[in-house]
Amino acid sequence: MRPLIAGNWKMNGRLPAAMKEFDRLLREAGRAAAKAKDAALPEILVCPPAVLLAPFRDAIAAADLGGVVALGGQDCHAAEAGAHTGDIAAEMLRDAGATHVIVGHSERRADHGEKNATVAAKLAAAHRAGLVPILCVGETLSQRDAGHAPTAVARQVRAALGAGCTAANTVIAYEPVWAIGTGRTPTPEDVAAMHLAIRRTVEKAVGAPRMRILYGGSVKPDNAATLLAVAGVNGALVGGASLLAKDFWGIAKASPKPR
Ligand SMILES: O=C[C@H](O)COP(=O)(O)O
Repeated sequence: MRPLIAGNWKMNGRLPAAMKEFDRLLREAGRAAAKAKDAALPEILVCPPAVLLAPFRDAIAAADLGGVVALGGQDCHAAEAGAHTGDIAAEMLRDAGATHVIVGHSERRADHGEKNATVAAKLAAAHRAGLVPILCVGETLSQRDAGHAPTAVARQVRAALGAGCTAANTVIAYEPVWAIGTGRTPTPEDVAAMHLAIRRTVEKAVGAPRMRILYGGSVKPDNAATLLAVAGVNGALVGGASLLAKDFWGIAKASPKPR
């Protein structure tokens, strides 16, 4: 399976600096693609703030990279249109060049009170629009300390996945909340155990044991090789380190060859 290395820029990136950094990433990707066969590279996805999707799409087209770098949204509304001030429909993300969208990120759950039912509706909206949702799940520190991490995460997975979710149209990102932006990461053994628990839950829920499961939370160039080599880890969802092309590409280069 080809690893997926996804960058979540969160609320970062102002013009023109964002354009410059994205162009740097395209140059790195272009150089690598020229050397390697496509299948030897990980899939690269950048999820910038929604207002940057269209300019980034145009930059990709101008670079003529043939799909080496794809774009995703960071969130979508469950409805296709309507009176939802400030929200963005999955279809609009698609119009702007996205192929993926993150749903259920812990920052959305915490800052916007998103519950599992809302996340499930957003995931379904992504499919309706033809986007691949990246469903984020992860336990809090108190859940981990209480030994409830696997059950907490399994509940989030079960609540969001539904009929029609397949390994081809859905991705999961396991992001322990306490590891996001903190510089702390779980041990490789803990990551392997959580990914296995998630995979079993996915298999029971929708019968898709080969669904990609990414790891997210303080992934950096210097720990990427270790985290990405863990059994059951099919890529990474990267926050802070995705903002600099040099670091993000360093992570992409650390991903194991497709197996
Ligand atoms: O979506 C990305 C995650 O929240 C990870 O963020 P981080 O790499 O800054 O810890």
